Amino acid sequence: MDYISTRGSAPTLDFEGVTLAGLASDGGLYLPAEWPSFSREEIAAMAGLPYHELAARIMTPFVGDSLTQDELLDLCRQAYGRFAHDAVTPLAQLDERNWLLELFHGPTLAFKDVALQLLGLLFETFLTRRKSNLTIVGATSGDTGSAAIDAVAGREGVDIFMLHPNGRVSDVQRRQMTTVRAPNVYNIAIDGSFDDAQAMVKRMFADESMTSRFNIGAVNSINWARLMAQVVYYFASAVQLGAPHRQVAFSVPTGNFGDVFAGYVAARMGLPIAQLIVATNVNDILHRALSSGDYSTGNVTPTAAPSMDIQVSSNFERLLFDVGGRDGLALAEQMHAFEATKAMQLTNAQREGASGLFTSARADADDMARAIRWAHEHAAQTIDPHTAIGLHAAQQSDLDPAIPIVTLATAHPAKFRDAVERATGSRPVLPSRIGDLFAREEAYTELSGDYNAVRDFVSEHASPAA
Ligand SMILES: Cc1ncc(COP(=O)(O)O)c(C=O)c1O
Ligand SMILES: N[C@@H](CCOP(=O)(O)O)C(=O)O
Repeated sequence: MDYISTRGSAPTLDFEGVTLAGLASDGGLYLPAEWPSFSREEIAAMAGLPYHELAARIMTPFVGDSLTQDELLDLCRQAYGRFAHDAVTPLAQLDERNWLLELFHGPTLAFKDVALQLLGLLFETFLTRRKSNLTIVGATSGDTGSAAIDAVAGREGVDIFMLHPNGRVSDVQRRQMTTVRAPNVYNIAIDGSFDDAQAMVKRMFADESMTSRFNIGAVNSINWARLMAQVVYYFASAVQLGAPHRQVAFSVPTGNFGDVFAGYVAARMGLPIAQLIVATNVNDILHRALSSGDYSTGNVTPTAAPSMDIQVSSNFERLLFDVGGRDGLALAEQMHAFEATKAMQLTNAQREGASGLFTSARADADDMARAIRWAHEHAAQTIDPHTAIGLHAAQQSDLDPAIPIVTLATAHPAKFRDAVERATGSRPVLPSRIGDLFAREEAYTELSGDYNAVRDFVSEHASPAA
């Protein structure tokens, strides 16, 4: 499988190449040159497969020659062996039409584990093969950071520098990152928002003074391998609910547009998805873009769903590329203008291309609290604030009621205990696999929001390219 950049001028790479490259050298994001697809018969035959076998089957066309079938299956078995539920991503029914897809049974209690447990193993496999090393630079609003650190802590050949916005993640999220003691893990709290952290990461990929000395890599969803692994649970849940003989809709709490883009990929691969509902909090740039074409940023408002306090949504670029006719050079121009002005209007082709599958909704603090209470009182389920935003959007849907709606439950409620307690009166308990999180000592470096400070810190501590 060949991968091309959304901005049209980076070299074409294979799967191993895109996994290690992260961001494309022209500033774009990599995508498969064409979408593989499964027939109805092939999708029907996925029913009942163990998760790791399903994962390997779905990922095979994307991986191409970079891994043998046996290698891929073995990595999937290892990655999903650490989940606390046999089904890995089980479904729970809320009412006649609403379902939750529980994506929080991994080691760090959020959906990020599904992809990052695999990505850690992919890095190790490819770096060993190349006798090379990687300096991972990542940005997190709380969940990617802990999942990525868990996946690479102590691994040979990898250093990880994880930037989080100081004071804007939950206490559980912060501790899951800052209490991991491994010589290759560096936590950095920066003054600013997740968007500021993400911008610094992208800038480092374009900074020759860094790329000439270090092999910079990505664990954020700018890395194609992240999204590829997330496609699997769309198939797993839809097949359980009757696909390919029945259509299914998904409501996806959205920030960086990675998770919902994985749903779009599943649809492109032949999964009968009736609708993808993009659910945002009050940082609603994606809701505005999809409903009116206005993709312009404002200030980031801190909310009780902090992982979605994002305005510049990296993977939206992948959608604009695919639905807008895959014209990389035109998109590069549009994105450069956006980077300069922080505002852009979607083209007619982009709006029309998105409108067939996507719809969107926005939830404010009251909507979110109401959805947490509803799930607690009417379905005996405790859900986290991000999931609640997805559920709120699902409950607003005007789709045919015969079509089931699956809300992606993206985090365990105990990660956001204060918000859940405020809404329900009961405090969720951390699962025992989290261990003595609050007894462990924290360590992190505080830096200003200045790129040069972060660059200097990374170049002082990272291992030179091997
Ligand atoms: C718990 C949780 N829900 C939802 C999201 C949004 O996912 P995405 O960024 O892939 O849109 C995130 C992080 O981004 C998250 O951590
Ligand atoms: N919510 C995320 C933000 C980063 O998103 P990513 O999916 O691109 O890694 C987080 O928790 O860090």
